[in-house]
Amino acid sequence: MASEGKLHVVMFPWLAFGHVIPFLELSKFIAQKGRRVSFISTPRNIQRLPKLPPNLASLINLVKLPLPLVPNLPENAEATMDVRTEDIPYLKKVFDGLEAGLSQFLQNSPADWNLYDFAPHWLPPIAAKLGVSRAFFFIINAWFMATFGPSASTMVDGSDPRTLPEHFSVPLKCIPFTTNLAYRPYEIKWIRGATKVNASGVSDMHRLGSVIMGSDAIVIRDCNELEPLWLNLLEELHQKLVIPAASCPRRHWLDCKNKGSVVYVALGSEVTLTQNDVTELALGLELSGLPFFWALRKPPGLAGSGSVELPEGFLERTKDRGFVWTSWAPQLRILSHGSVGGFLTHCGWSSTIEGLTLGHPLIMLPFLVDQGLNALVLAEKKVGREVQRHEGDGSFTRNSVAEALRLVMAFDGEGRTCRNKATEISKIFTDKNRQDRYLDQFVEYLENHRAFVQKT
Ligand SMILES: C[C@@H]1O[C@H](OP(=O)(O)OP(=O)(O)OC[C@H]2O[C@@H](n3ccc(=O)[nH]c3=O)[C@H](O)[C@@H]2O)[C@H](O)[C@H](O)[C@H]1O
Repeated sequence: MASEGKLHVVMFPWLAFGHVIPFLELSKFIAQKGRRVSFISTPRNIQRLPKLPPNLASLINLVKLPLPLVPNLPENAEATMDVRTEDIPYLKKVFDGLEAGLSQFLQNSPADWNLYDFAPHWLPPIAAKLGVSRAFFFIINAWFMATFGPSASTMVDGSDPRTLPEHFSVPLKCIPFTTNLAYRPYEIKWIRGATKVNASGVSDMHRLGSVIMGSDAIVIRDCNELEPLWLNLLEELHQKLVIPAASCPRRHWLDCKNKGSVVYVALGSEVTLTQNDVTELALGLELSGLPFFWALRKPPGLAGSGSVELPEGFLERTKDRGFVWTSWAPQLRILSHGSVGGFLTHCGWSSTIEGLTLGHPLIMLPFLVDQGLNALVLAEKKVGREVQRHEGDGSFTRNSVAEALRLVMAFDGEGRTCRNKATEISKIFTDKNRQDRYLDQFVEYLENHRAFVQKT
């Protein structure tokens, strides 16, 4: 039911920090515009959020919703920062246990809008029944969302005509413009997993289709200046308004390094590296001869999973030029540091936006879901180079890592090109007037829709 007074928006991200942070950034913008926000996540996630600016704290209500306790999911593994990739489907099942708590909150706290992520397929009808307007906030980009299928209804009922792996290695038939954007053979498992019913009892495709169908609008971290065709395509595919809201993020060991000389290495909050991945990436960094700051997140995993180890003697041999950080890293502060001159990234969309916002050329090493497509699009834009992988099994070597690093971090040749292109694209994300215009239009839409709903 609509709130009295200031517009009230309830924000409900999926548990991964790659999702939590964009929702928080958007929440801060909404609050900066004088509207009220209730930001809902688990106690551990709320506890880990960056401190809110004092002037916004009174407008953003941080709501802790405990996950139901389950036998083999330790209490501290509330967010996907602490669990292994293979446990995430199980975590989604646990996440669904939040339905009652969220429903209760919405009943007790009249809201005008509920913005949610791909996971809560059960939420749209609950919010609709309470007269709350709904928007699906897709924290990635339009080209990836278009991959999921020709329409939300085919995602929900599983009637997507693409049943074979090879169907995903060619562009979707419903794309009306020329593109070669598709999955490479070794990447197909990343998206096909989304089409299958998993431990949570539903497929990610079903979740995504349900939240799209149940929404009044789609909000997306993309903009017309980056890729106009895909944004327009989404509106046609899903017959919904698509509102751009990139919500770009408004800084030690690094101080003693030369300007632009350090490569920051970080692979987001969901990638779980194998021992071979860690070995080849470490020896590639060593072989490159470059200074590096490596945010190597080592999740404890569930039920005593094996942990990965750095190569023998690696830390000793690289101690003068490399730093390995093994807990949650202040990524934005590191990327903002003057000594950082490049970003080896998994192409997670939040990291990508952060790296490009700061004009960093990218060394790209995708692992999951949309990240391979993001690497293809970004390589085409010449903002970086992808680490070469074996076409068959997708494996990479220390030599391919070192080669990509040297080329992109070079101050001339390809490195200069990438840096210049990254600087160009940073202007899209740092153009405050342009991005605020999108966000103002977004908030205006929320208001106008409320007025419309109240009149009908
Ligand atoms: C389904 C997948 O979710 C992924 O989330 P993930 O967390 O891996 O990556 P990011 O989107 O970069 O998000 C990671 C976010 O966490 C922050 N961070 C991360 C590590 C750290 O040590 N410190 C930090 O501050 C970082 O700054 C960024 O904002 C991606 O969306 C991907 O597009 C999608 O395929």
